[in-house]
Amino acid sequence: MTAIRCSEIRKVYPRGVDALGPVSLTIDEGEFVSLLGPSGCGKSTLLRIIAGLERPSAGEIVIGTRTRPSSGGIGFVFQEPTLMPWASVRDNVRLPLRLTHDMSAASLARVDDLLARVGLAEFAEAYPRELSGGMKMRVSLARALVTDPDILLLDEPFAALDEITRFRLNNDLLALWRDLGKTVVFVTHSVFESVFLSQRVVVLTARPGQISSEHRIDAPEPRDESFRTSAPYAAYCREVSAALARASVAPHDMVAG
Ligand SMILES: Nc1ncnc2c1ncn2[C@@H]1O[C@H](COP(=O)(O)OP(=O)(O)OP(=O)(O)O)[C@@H](O)[C@H]1O
Repeated sequence: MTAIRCSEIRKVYPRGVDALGPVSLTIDEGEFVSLLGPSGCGKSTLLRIIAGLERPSAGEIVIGTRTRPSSGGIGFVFQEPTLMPWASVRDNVRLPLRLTHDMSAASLARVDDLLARVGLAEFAEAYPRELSGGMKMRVSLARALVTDPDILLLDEPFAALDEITRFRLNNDLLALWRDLGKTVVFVTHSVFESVFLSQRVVVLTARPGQISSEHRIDAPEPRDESFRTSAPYAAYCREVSAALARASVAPHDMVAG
């Protein structure tokens, strides 16, 4: 089943910035897809359009299918964890439920289940100032999942973290994806991260971003540290890295003739 279908999506911002497209992309239910591309190519714009936070200037986006539109909702994780400093970890995760007036027992139970899944069960009563950057991002992940969305969108969530913390969060995100069966779209600048996490890496050209190439990462699941140090992983990273280099060449960088 299709989870997300983007058809000929374009975005031109009001002051004339031609940011994206045209992009046509179909993502299956339960798939983990990364969007990779040079800075400013429109990755975040595409993610915000999928989330419904931004309207495309042209083209069409369907969440679910035309005959069976998805009503399962979308969770969004931003680069900054953006937690409420005055609220406990549990209350931060509970916020989307408060906003939707969903105080059902099942939803409230999900708060603690998710805190356990992201390794923060013992920090439920802590405040954001007591948490490391990685822990704050874990809270942000739990909050994005608390409404039990079908689709999880992440916009460079781990970019500000040190490498070891980032590796741990990569592993934990993969475990969440495997256990919860969400469709995930992940924006990153990192070839290594995209290859480690994804079933498919979509490489975008420089702005306005268009799809330059797609790479299926056919590594066995579950992926762990042994995959990260394996020869196939290195080979995929070389392949995607070369594709990103090709995609990043702006037209004026090309030598004529
Ligand atoms: N609200 C906005 N108004 C005007 N221009 C915008 C707006 N948001 C983004 N842009 C421009 O659109 C282009 C694409 O931005 P976007 O943030 O989508 O790219 P990106 O690939 O996610 O960038 P990065 O990798 O650096 O985060 C950029 O040139 C940016 O300056």
